[in-house]
Amino acid sequence: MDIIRVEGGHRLHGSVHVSGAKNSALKLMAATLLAPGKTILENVPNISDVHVMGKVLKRLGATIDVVDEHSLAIDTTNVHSWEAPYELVAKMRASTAVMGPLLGRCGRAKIAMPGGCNLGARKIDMHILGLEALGVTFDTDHGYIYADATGGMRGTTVTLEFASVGATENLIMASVRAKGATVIDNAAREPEIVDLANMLNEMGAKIVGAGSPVVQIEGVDELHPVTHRVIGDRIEAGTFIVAGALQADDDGIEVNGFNANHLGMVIKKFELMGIQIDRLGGGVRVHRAERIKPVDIQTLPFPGFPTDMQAQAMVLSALAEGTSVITENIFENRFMFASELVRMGADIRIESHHAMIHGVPGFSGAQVVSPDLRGGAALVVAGLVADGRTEVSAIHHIDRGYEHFVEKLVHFGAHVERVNVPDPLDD
Ligand SMILES: CC(=O)N[C@H]1[C@@H](OP(=O)(O)OP(=O)(O)OC[C@H]2O[C@@H](n3ccc(=O)[nH]c3=O)[C@H](O)[C@@H]2O)O[C@H](CO)[C@@H](O)[C@@H]1O
Ligand SMILES: C=C(OP(=O)(O)O)C(=O)O
Repeated sequence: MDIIRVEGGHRLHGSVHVSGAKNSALKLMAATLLAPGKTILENVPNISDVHVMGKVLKRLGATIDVVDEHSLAIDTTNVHSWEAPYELVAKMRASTAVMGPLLGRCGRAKIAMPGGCNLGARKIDMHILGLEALGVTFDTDHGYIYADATGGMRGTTVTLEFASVGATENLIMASVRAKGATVIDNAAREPEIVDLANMLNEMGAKIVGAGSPVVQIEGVDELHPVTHRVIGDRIEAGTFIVAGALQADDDGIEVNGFNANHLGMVIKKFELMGIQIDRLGGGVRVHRAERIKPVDIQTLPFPGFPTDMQAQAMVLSALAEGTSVITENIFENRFMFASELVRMGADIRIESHHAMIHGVPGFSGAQVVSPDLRGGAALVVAGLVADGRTEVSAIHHIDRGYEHFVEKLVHFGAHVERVNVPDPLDD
């Protein structure tokens, strides 16, 4: 099995360019189904989730040519299936993003029910309620959801109970092909939703208000393929910012290739913790000259503090001079990483969806298990500043969302390697 081995204590310097955003690229790939023909996506991250979405599209009849490491030519001319099978949905929940586009393109979708995951139950009831309001009928059988829009979709007002990213995206992608006007009220406002709406508008859709709580969509008869560049990954950037805050040398490190406005609340909270973050065109410079200050953080939909940065922020706060409180409001099960950080010497008490973090002077390297994508990356980052060696296993989680993570850290001067070791459970 592969693990990531980190020798802590080496200062970081230099700069790194983040990849395209996972959470944007996956939805843009799904959206190509709406525009028969060849869409070129640029700045696509080379990560395992993108490979899974590629497999989903191929099952549906698309062909994908890898133009270069970060550009895909996706030809959806011959889409002949509307089924996202269990083995792919089980690998990656974001496969459910093909539901809206399939309804728009084929009038039908058969999607394996995603089930729970390490972060919690992760229901899709809001996707279904919203699509039902557009006229889609649903049936479930043998673990599959059957969605039928062959009678046509009609625009209407959908009020989401919670600003769900996935529900907003599926509703936008279905309603671009509905008859008349759809209004999504209490829509999610994440930058990745704006990227999706921008590409759909380039394809000929009529969407206004993406990035605000009210998105209005006027249905159109057809969409055409385009060339589109995926936005930079704000969460990958945030992860490197934490690495810099912990271990950059006196000159600091630069993190480029993303829009710092997409990390507004993260930058604000980190500045309150005593981290110096200077905005540059297309990135930031990070360094720290004082001991980390404690902070209160609660995760919220954008523009609030992203849940996808919660674990990384906990690493910082675990070394603060005082007690921090982090409240997780988005996923019920996203503190699993904390018990691994405790194995490295952190002092964390979890009470329901609150974490009380009493700062300690340092971490000690340990063998830890990556519980999920961001938790795994955060453990590697903690290892950078730990005393001695940290070994992080179950790194397939990290591979889902970080391209060349080890190489980028090595480029910063970190002593990190990916090594293949025998599985201790094998004889
Ligand atoms: C691939 C992708 O883009 N993933 C992101 C997306 O996930 P995702 O789109 O799954 O996140 P949502 O915003 O939909 O989910 C937020 C919360 O709402 C709940 N919920 C959601 C839909 C629904 O129909 N019913 C329901 O109860 C979920 O269980 C969760 O507790 O947004 C999350 C919140 O910013 C990020 O952490 C994920 O990285
Ligand atoms: C939770 C995440 O992704 P997903 O929704 O794909 O599980 C994430 O990117 O941190």
